[in-house]
Amino acid sequence: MPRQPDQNPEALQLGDNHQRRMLRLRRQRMAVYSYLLVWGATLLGIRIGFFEPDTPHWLLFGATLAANLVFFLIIRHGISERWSDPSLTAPQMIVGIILITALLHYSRELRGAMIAVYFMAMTFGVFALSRHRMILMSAFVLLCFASLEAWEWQQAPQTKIISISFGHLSILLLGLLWFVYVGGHIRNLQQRNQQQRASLRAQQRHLEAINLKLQEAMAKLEEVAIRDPLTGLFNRRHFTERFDEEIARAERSGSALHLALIDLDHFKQINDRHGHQAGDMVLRGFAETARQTLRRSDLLARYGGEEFVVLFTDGKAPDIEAVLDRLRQGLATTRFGDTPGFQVTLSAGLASYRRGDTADTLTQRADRALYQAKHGGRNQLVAVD
Ligand SMILES: Nc1nc2c(ncn2[C@@H]2O[C@H](COP(=O)(O)OP(=O)(O)OP(=O)(O)O)[C@@H](O)[C@H]2O)c(=O)[nH]1
Repeated sequence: MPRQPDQNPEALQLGDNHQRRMLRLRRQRMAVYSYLLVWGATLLGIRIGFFEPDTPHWLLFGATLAANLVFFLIIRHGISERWSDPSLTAPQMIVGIILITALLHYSRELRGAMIAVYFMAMTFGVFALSRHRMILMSAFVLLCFASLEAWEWQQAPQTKIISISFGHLSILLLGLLWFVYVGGHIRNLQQRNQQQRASLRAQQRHLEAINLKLQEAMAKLEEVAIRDPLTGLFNRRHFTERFDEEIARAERSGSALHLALIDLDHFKQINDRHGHQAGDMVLRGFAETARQTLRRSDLLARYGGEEFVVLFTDGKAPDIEAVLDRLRQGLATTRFGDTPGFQVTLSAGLASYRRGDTADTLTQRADRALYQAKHGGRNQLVAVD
């Protein structure tokens, strides 16, 4: 069964938005885990003497994690949805870069290696920031690092070696350039992938809509194929199929089955006197009266011309005779238009299923009963066994 269109565009949109927000929160969690990792490494670094013993790690990481908690709440409550950067990637990276710069100040011989931690922060921008923003972020990293170096030169020039400072800055610059270049490629690939997925989703929705229309058209077609266009009753072909099934069922289970053939009396005269359209109106009127009189389980069909057929799949013959008589009276008292004396009657022949009957033999008996009704003066029902 194809999916029903419970996926209206608004629901899909809401689902997409929810998924995107979840992704943002996941990225944010990744950032927090990264900070915890760096915090652990810093503590180890302090213990083994790679960092100054007075490194204010509680203050630095505490402040960073507090800032992340604020970011988390902003994303969680959808406040950032209205902003151009709902993931808050740039502010989060800025906080990370400031933390790393502060940590670098307390690093000793490890400074060269610690520069790599900047790239950890830059990784978060690869999937979320445009190349232009990545360049700006790289410039911010360079500015932070250069400012730190300059400040340290000013504070304690005796501890600094110009070639090392210059070397660190150059390595950082090269690494950032590489990041901007490769990151741009990765982002392009990611964007292409997203576009392809969006286009596939749109195609899928389109196909689902077409499929639904096709199913509706098929259902209509099936309905048209089994209905008589004038009266809306089942047509002869459909009746014949169902009749064969019901004969087989009666043969199997011995259940009751009665067949009535109904013919409108002097219908030719109606056409001749009142016109073909009036004739059509009478056929429709009969169908309506029959629908109202019979049960839904009774199989009513237009057999051809002004001849109709009803297959009763349960009930006793006397009850069915009573129903048919009600139908006869109902039609006789129906007014068709304003023409005085425009009355329509019917004759009907009823036959009951006997063991060994086929569709043909049962029809022949009902037909003989109808013949008797016509010759008995019309406007009557004749029932045979
Ligand atoms: N208006 C209309 N007439 C139809 C339709 N189908 C058949 N007829 C007409 O129904 C008439 C049937 O006439 P007959 O078979 O002679 O039967 P009758 O006049 O009803 O006479 P009895 O059955 O002997 O009472 C014919 O004139 C057909 O043209 C239809 O869909 N619309």
